[in-house]
Amino acid sequence: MPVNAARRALAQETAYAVEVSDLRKTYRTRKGRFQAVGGLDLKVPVGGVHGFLGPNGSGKTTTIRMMLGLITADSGAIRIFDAEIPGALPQVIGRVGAIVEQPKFFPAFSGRRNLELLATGIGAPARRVGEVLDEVGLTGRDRDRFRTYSLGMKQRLAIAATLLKDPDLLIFDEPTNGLDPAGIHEIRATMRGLADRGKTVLVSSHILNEVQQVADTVSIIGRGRLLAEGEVGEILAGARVGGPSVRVLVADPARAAAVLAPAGFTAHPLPEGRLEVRRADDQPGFDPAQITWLLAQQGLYVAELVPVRADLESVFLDLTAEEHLGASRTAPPPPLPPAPGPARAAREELR
Ligand SMILES: Nc1ncnc2c1ncn2[C@@H]1O[C@H](COP(=O)(O)OP(=O)(O)OP(=O)(O)O)[C@@H](O)[C@H]1O
Repeated sequence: MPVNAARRALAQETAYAVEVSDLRKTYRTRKGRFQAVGGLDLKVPVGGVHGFLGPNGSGKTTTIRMMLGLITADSGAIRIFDAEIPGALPQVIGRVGAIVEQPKFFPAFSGRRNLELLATGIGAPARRVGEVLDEVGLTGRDRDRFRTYSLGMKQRLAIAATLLKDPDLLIFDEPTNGLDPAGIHEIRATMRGLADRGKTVLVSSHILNEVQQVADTVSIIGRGRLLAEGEVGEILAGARVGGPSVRVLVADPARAAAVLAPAGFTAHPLPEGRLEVRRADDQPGFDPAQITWLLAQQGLYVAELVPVRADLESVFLDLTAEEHLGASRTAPPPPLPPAPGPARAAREELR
């Protein structure tokens, strides 16, 4: 069997493109030791888009760097298409394309010219340049200078570069960072297209909107450990729904929680001083007006009250609330309440 056919057959037999178990990494800094990844387990199925979610600093980039052999793990195991990393990385690296940092392109050269140079450098066939430009939807703008591209187009060119060697697994670390909603949409569509053509896309993100709409499966991590994993639908179905709830913003969340408790409400802390408020298990009825009334009676005025839908954002906030609370002690004052409608994408970027 030709090598490529054998590799593809192996991919079909392998249930997971990436398997990580009990992975650990501690950085040594001047201030001491810092555990960035603390016993992480991760399974990325072959085919489809897998969202690798976690707040800033939860260890996503560190994990990806270990997967790519850029840094070494302290302990644990990583397998990519059944090959042990880093030992067997040379056997599979040809099947992996990754964007971990913004690749450098020549600003004065066209997108096509940049890719031609790269293809020559890595020994990819010249015909791949046209194919990958097509795959990321840049045909038509490929002869324009790189510096005239929008950020979304620049990022799509970066994705095109990873596709030159026709990898089976694409690893994108926060690919929509810094992009506007239109750019985010372009990257999302590009990732979906790749998965629909049989690739496995592993995308790290702290932007829920990006992932909920495009991912087939997700892993949610916090402080370098797995908190939840599964199909997006499964995760939502298993969410701690517990009846209707609202997200409330008040100046003193701790006092608000104390005011609401005797009236039969439970208040769960969220980032940036918000509370998720619902009826306690044994209490009937749910009237958000009662919440505003109870709080106002005590001089606590509600700046924001938003009904909570069971979406990935709420699961994520719930699972990672502790980390955000820790972070929020030194964080700047909360931003203005989110605007409705199209601005939703922006507010889903968790700070
Ligand atoms: N080289 C390093 N030396 C010391 N600490 C580091 C190093 N790289 C990362 N860290 C720390 O390890 C933790 C995890 O960082 P990492 O970049 O893996 O997280 P992340 O989930 O990718 O976050 P982000 O979304 O902000 O990139 C952070 O607290 C970070 O400051």
